[in-house]
Amino acid sequence: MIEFQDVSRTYGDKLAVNGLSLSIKSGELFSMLGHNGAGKTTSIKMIVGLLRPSEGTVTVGGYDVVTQTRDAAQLIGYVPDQPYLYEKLSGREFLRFVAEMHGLGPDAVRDGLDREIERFGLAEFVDDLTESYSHGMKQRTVFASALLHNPSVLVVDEPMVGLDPQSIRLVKDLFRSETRDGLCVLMSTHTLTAAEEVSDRIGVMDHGSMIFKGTVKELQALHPHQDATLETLYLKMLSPDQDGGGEQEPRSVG
Ligand SMILES: Nc1ncnc2c1ncn2[C@@H]1O[C@H](COP(=O)(O)OP(=O)(O)OP(=O)(O)O)[C@@H](O)[C@H]1O
Repeated sequence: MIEFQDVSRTYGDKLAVNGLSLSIKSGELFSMLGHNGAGKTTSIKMIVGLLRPSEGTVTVGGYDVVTQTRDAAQLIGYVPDQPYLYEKLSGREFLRFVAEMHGLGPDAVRDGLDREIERFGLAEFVDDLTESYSHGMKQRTVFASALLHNPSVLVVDEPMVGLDPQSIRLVKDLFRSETRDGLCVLMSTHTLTAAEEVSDRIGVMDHGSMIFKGTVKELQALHPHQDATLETLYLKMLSPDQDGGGEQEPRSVG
């Protein structure tokens, strides 16, 4: 459903994403990992049409996100890392606005709002102005807005930040149930335990390049201690001297 074909993106002289090729299928959850500045958000913004690739193409459901933007956008739900809400609207007004922007008719708007308010437990505060929301309340409202139009693809930048444990569980359960029903999910995250728990595959970005893509098991198989956690393997791959071992580890597959 999501396809990067040899995609690069520069900011001036800075190469932020370097020759990324990646294909994520329907029903698959792919987690993009990497240190600060590795190129994750830049990659995500190219899927949702906020940035254009400098080279290569990105398609969603077969639609080129640059030349067939509207068709691609109809398939995508996007949760950015900084949840943005219109402060002088209530959560309900914001959700209705987003649903109408997607072209949903009155019945679909009502059904979508009811479904997502219930799913994300928004009822208690959805009629308050969003300026009064905590970060987690904003994040849950933005999640709800991203799913109103039943997207085929969900793109999520740092989904777990600022959420309480109950909301983290909710998001993980949502990922599991919706991917079972065919949703394609790409998330960027620093929460390695959650990534290990829910991902079908992971990709590790380093200075704009994807230096590993595959399953956690495939990553473990590259390592002498095959029961190592994703966190241990990740730190060894990106900071090999951090644990004092200094041994050379395999750095890439796929
Ligand atoms: N608007 C911009 N102008 C110039 N350089 C940028 C811009 N946005 C990002 N960069 C640079 O591009 C590189 C990749 O940044 P990006 O935001 O994609 O990283 P990231 O992996 O999402 O990082 P983080 O984990 O901190 O969110 C970094 O070197 C960053 O400084």
